Amino acid sequence: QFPRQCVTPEGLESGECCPTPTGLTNDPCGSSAGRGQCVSISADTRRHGPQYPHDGRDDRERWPVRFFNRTCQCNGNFSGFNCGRCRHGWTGPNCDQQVPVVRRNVMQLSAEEKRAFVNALDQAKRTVHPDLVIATRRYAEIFGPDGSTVQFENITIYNYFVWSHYYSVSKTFLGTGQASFGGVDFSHEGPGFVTWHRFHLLQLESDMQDMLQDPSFALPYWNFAIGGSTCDICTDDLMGARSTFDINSLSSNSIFSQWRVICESVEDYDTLGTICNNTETSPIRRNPAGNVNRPMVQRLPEPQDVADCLQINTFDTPPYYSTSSESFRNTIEGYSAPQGNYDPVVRSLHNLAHLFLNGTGGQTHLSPNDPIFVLLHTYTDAIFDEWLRRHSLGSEIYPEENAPIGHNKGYNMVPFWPPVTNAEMFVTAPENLGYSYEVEWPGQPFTLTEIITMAIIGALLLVAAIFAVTTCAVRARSYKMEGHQPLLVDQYQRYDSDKSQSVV
Ligand SMILES: O=C(O)c1cc2cc(O)c(O)cc2[nH]1
Ligand SMILES: [Cu+2]
Repeated sequence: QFPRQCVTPEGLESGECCPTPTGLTNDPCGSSAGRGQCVSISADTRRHGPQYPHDGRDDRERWPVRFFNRTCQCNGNFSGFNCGRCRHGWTGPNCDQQVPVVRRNVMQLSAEEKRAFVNALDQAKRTVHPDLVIATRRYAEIFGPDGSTVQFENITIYNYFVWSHYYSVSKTFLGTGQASFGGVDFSHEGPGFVTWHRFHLLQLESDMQDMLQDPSFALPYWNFAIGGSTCDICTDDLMGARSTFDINSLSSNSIFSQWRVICESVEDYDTLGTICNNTETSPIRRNPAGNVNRPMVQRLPEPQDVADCLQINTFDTPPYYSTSSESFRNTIEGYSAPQGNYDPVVRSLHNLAHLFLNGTGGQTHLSPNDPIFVLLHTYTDAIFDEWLRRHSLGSEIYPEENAPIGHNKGYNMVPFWPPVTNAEMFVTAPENLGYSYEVEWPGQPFTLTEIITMAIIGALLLVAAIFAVTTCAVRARSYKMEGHQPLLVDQYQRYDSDKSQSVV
């Protein structure tokens, strides 16, 4: 959530987080080098929806100004908390060289690419985040019992990905002895669902690019809309097969059977007013299609569900919530039927894929602990990007107010740093965000390559047919001109003579 350099008692008291890029001295945001400047943060002041009635009680309100009110704003292709890195899709000392970041179908990676991806995730699970640290207490207790030991700690790159999701969905603490308030969610059940998860993935991808020193590293995706009850990516070369000893566990041949989850003690956090930290506890649990009490979630979404949701014309509809009808966002999120009509018992698309996993990946406070989360969400993001592309709409259609708290267009998404609004992620990825998807969409029966191949073969067959017809015509004409008997008569004569021979 915040850069290590900023979370000193003095830093927090000043409200300013404008560090100097490495290699420069005393140059906040690298401003003398033209990289960026320290500016004040504007937080969304528009009304939010009625779901959250506790204004003033939660550190995530008007994010991130409870903690900091000044940040770096970077110029051109410079980016990052100190303007010391390049925007996604750019590299070089001046960030002026473009690099392709292409997210591909994980099932279509080569054996070597699969191994590299799995190993990269495992490295991210073990590598401490180079820049960011997490708060382990609410702001009221952030300076510690003695008033000068700030309550932040290191976290690994992958665990930060898990923690940021947990922090965005956690309940509002209202005081010891009081029940925490669960009617908030800064990343689900609202228009921000697609923009929040888009930035969440972008941050993991950037962090992994830096870790691997490979600016073209791209997260793959899982096409979960394949119907049936088989998890095709649950194999030991990808996300881990099922254990032969325990239906809820991963095979010991998978590296992911060694992973331990964070943020499991959610009841403790909610009753004590504490926050999840980097402490790892139990293994990942997963039992695809195994929820016998809920037959609805024993099957994956169908390809047609994706085709249907892409046809919905409206991005989101009042009340911009999990009850919205005819809303593309509520449909891809999975609270509506794939055709857009709201039905409280339905779980479709993204939600259905989560619930199908039946374990760690199906509980919002824990779900990113299962690495399938990454692949499930890249596909969800690909559908969002395809929707934006097909409907050619800009961020003017994103609701500016009355969305649930955290989901208005100008709200800085919780708990990201540097601040980034929902609007900034509501743009087509290839043109604006430095990455793209390679996907074949259902309902589009042939790919461009297939269409071209078929056209070439068709043209060749036509040429061959014309050639054959002309040759025959020319031959027939030359036979006639040379005074031969017609061929048909010849054949009959031969037939008659054969018959007479066989009879004899
Ligand atoms: O019950 C649901 O629809 C449901 C569960 C779940 C878990 C998760 O991590 C999500 O991101 C969404 C979600 N929806
Ligand atoms: Cu999800």
